[in-house]
Amino acid sequence: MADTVLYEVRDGLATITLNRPEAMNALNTETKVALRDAAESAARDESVRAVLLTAAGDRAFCVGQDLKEHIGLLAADRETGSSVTMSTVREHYNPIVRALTGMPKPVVAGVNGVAAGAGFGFALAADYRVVADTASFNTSFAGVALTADSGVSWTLPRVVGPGRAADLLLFPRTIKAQEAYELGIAGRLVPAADLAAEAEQVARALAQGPTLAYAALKESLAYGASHSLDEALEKEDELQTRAGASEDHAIAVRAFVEKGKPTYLGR
Ligand SMILES: CC(C)(COP(=O)(O)OP(=O)(O)OC[C@H]1O[C@@H](n2cnc3c(N)ncnc32)[C@H](O)[C@@H]1OP(=O)(O)O)[C@@H](O)C(=O)NCCC(=O)NCCSC(=O)/C=C1/CC=CC=CO1
Repeated sequence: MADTVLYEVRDGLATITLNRPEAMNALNTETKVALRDAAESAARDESVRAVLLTAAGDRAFCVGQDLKEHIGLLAADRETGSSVTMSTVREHYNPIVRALTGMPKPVVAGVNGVAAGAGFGFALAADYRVVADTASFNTSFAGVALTADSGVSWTLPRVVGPGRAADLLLFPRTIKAQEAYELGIAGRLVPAADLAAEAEQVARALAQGPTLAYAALKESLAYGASHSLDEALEKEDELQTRAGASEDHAIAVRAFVEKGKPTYLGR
């Protein structure tokens, strides 16, 4: 795996670190391929019970597409009549977002700095965001005459509501961490110096939690977002039956009754 993305699995937690701090962790082709591979590995690996997506450096989480690379690819498009924009959405952005949102385990984003464009999209694709108080967010897409990608048309309205999503997309501006917290983008706001430790602590706690229950929660939230109440109730029934049959549920109930602390097995 290229070192523009670091990948480590330890004690059930996969940590994916965007590692181009000198380029604000912008997404050139090498980084997108490595991030896609890392996210898909974490999704496939049954020993992984939670994922932390974060980035190196204190300035940027990820500023989205590397526009300095993109300008050359656009010029080549004009020569060949092809579309790098279409191909990178299909080959990179969509698979990355599908892996993050679809994996049956929680994904935490540790947002250490500015998250813009697809970088904001990846943070929103996580299930929970721990955000440094110095971080910020910018949809950026309309600023470079593009529409939303990396799932932002789906995730952003669900997090902040459709009216605010339209505002942030039509009039891209950099919103600071405190506003992001008030909008519900940041689940937890922490001093910048503590970001790495706090994000890891949150992700590790989830990695030691009832994985099947988390997977069912994730599935039911996604399902409920686009189905009727009646359909959602049917889905809850199916998923609760599955969670109720898990070893972890029995462990949790026993621990409650015995006033102990559950040690979950993730099954
Ligand atoms: C709001 C910003 C993210 C941060 O602002 P600020 O902290 O003031 O930092 P700057 O001084 O603007 O930038 C510092 C240096 O980083 C370079 N840089 C910033 N963003 C990018 C980028 N996306 N690609 C390449 N380089 C970038 C910047 O040029 C500075 O470098 P120098 O020191 O050499 O001058 C602000 O930086 C900003 O608005 N950035 C642009 C964000 C953006 O538009 N991102 C792309 C959105 S589109 C996308 O993500 C997805 C796709 C998908 C498919 C196809 C095609 C495109 O996009």
